Amino acid sequence: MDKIIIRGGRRLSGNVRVHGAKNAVLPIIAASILAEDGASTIHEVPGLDDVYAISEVIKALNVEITYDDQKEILLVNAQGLSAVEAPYEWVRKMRASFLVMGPLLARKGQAKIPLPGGCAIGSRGIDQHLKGFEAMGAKVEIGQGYIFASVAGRLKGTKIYLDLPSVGATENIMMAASMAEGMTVIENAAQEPEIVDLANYLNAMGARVRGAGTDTIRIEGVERMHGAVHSVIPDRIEAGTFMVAAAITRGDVTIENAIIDHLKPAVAKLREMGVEVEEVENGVRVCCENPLKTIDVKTLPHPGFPTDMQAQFMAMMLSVPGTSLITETVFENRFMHVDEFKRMGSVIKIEGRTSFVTGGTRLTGAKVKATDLRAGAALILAGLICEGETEITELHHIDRGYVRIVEKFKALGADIERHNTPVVQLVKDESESEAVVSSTEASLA
Ligand SMILES: CC(=O)N[C@H]1[C@@H](OP(=O)(O)OP(=O)(O)OC[C@H]2O[C@@H](n3ccc(=O)[nH]c3=O)[C@H](O)[C@@H]2O)O[C@H](CO)[C@@H](O)[C@@H]1O
Ligand SMILES: C=C(OP(=O)(O)O)C(=O)O
Repeated sequence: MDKIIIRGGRRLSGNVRVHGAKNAVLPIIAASILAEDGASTIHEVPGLDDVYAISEVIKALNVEITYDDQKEILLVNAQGLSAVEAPYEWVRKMRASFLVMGPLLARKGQAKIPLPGGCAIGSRGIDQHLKGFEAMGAKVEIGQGYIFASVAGRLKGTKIYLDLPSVGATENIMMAASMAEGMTVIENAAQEPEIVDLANYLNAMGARVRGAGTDTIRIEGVERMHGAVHSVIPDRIEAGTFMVAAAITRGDVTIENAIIDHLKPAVAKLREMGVEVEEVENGVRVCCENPLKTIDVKTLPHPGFPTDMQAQFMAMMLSVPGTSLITETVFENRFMHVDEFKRMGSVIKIEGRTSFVTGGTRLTGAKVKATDLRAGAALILAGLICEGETEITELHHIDRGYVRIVEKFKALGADIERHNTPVVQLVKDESESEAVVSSTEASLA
């Protein structure tokens, strides 16, 4: 079993550089299949498990894709796009694979995608995506675990009001509309920086998208799109995670490549606690020397406080004496880290969608598991201030969204290491009994 071991008590200092954003690169890779002419060159592509997963989905559509993990450059040539079915084994691993539906419908007039289903943090509906495609003239059928969408001729531009500003629905509809006939207007659109990054990429590919970053996006459809060169924006959630790491250890860390404008809600809340945050030439510096104050946080769609920073801020609250509150409004089940924090001795009470976090209590290292991606990051943060040793398992969640996280924390002075166990291989002998071939444990970091 892979695990991260942390011995708490070190103050972090130094510089760390954040990678390209997971939530920007996934729709950008999906959008690449819109290009009938030329190839795309995408820079600042993080070597994440999610990037590998969506690349496998694209490959199954007969798109050429190559990744240079040293240079972090991805080349996508979608001229040969021929298949329209996304493979179950990859969509099952990563919900964002559903983002190929919009581009497939626009370019091939049909798409067959396994239902992405719910996941640990909530039910995660796709009704707004489907509502958008139907409004544009697509016929959508659901059966045998698949969604099949098709349109005779081109999709038609129209006005679509989203019931909620869904990030994925805004992206999927934007991509579909880029090659639809006429003008599409998305109202109550999501406004996240990743939406703006996708719009910039689509425009570089020949699309005409205006208004991304506001709640109304206008897309005038074009007949053909081509490959483009693009650099993915820095990951604001990874940046926010390291900002909390600096604050929770009362350290002094410069997060290079972070864009402070993308981090406004997290910066505001850290400052409200008494943490010093300043914009520096190449990023953001966070230092913390004074006693901190409790805060209340409510997650909301951008520009509100991001749900993807909620667990990390709960870890932060554990370090501040008094009671802080977190209300989670975006996902209905995103407090699974609370039970893990409790193993460390924390005092947290959940009432409906609100957690009451009593900070300043003694925290001790424990065996805990990452229940989702950001919960995993939050456990590392809490481990940094626990007495003794914390052991975190279920690391596949963390690997979806953080590149070399252990090495980055180590470089800042954390006492942290990762132990990887080679996959235990089960083979069947002639009598059909299963035998364990390998289970040796190796230490990597
Ligand atoms: C790959 C990616 O970019 N993931 C991010 C994206 O996820 P994702 O795009 O899945 O998030 P959405 O904004 O779509 O979902 C937000 C809420 O809306 C609901 N909903 C959404 C669509 C729909 O058709 N119907 C519906 O009811 C969801 O169940 C959820 O409760 O935005 C989330 C909210 O900031 C982030 O936590 C994720 O990290
Ligand atoms: C919830 C997240 O991602 P995804 O939508 O890919 O599950 C996340 O990045 O925290």
